[in-house]
Amino acid sequence: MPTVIKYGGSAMTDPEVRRQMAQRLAALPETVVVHGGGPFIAQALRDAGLKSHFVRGLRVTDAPSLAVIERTLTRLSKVLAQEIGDAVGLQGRDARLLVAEPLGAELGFVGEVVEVNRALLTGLLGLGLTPVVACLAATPDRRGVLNVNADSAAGAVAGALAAPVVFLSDVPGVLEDPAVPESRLATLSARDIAARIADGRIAGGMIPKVEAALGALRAGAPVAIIADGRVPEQLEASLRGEVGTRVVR
Ligand SMILES: Nc1ncnc2c1ncn2[C@@H]1O[C@H](COP(=O)(O)OP(=O)(O)O)[C@@H](O)[C@H]1O
Ligand SMILES: CC(=O)N[C@@H](CCC(=O)OP(=O)(O)O)C(=O)O
Repeated sequence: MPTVIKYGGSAMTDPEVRRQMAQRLAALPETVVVHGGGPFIAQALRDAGLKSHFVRGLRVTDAPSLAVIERTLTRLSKVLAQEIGDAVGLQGRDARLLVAEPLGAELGFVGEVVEVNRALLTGLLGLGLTPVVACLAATPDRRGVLNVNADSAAGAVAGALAAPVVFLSDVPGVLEDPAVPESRLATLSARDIAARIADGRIAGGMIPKVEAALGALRAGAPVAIIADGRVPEQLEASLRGEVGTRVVR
């Protein structure tokens, strides 16, 4: 069974972490990498003189920003794939790999994945190649592209493949108190998640992550884990659920 690994955010910006992570990803059997690149997008938007803001952890994306984001993520998928080695960098728009529905005018060109080209992913895995998928998706009519939160894209891919998923982040897992790295929660239920989002103990970028974990489980993923992507030597332990936070329904 393949494993889906969501890679992104701060875990991707340190060159040494990234080098070691690429080596470890290359050594794993049957892995699909779904990636974001928030910090790279932020820099590219700044360079282009574009501002953006977030609603419920999602970047409100207008047409000029979408063009910059598509360029940035498409290139990043190629670079990551080259770093990993026997890997192919794709973005969701390629061969209808991911198809998304827009989430509403308030968010602009932002979507939620409704269809995954499983045959393409399993075909590449069958050839011994690691698909490295940037979190963009085709519009249902195939003509356009939508920006998708990378956690949500990874959750959708894991659901479609009925595969375990590990979300790598810049924290040791979901924390009781985000200011205290030692306060990691080993497991977290759907009920607990709802309560913690409601009272603010889970906030910001952690919201799409826990929601994507629950979405993946509901769609058929057997396991969903949120773990630390800054510690490449823990990757295998994260896959075994020995570190990080295991989300359960
Ligand atoms: N309860 C929590 N536990 C851990 N992190 C939390 C929590 N609530 C909010 N956060 C924030 O969520 C961030 C992770 O989300 P984000 O930065 O979007 O991750 P990534 O870029 O790795 O996808 C953490 O760095 C932390 O600031
Ligand atoms: C709609 C939306 O918010 N898209 C994200 C896609 C990248 C992402 O999610 O990257 P990280 O995982 O590195 O945060 C964005 O534009 O930042």
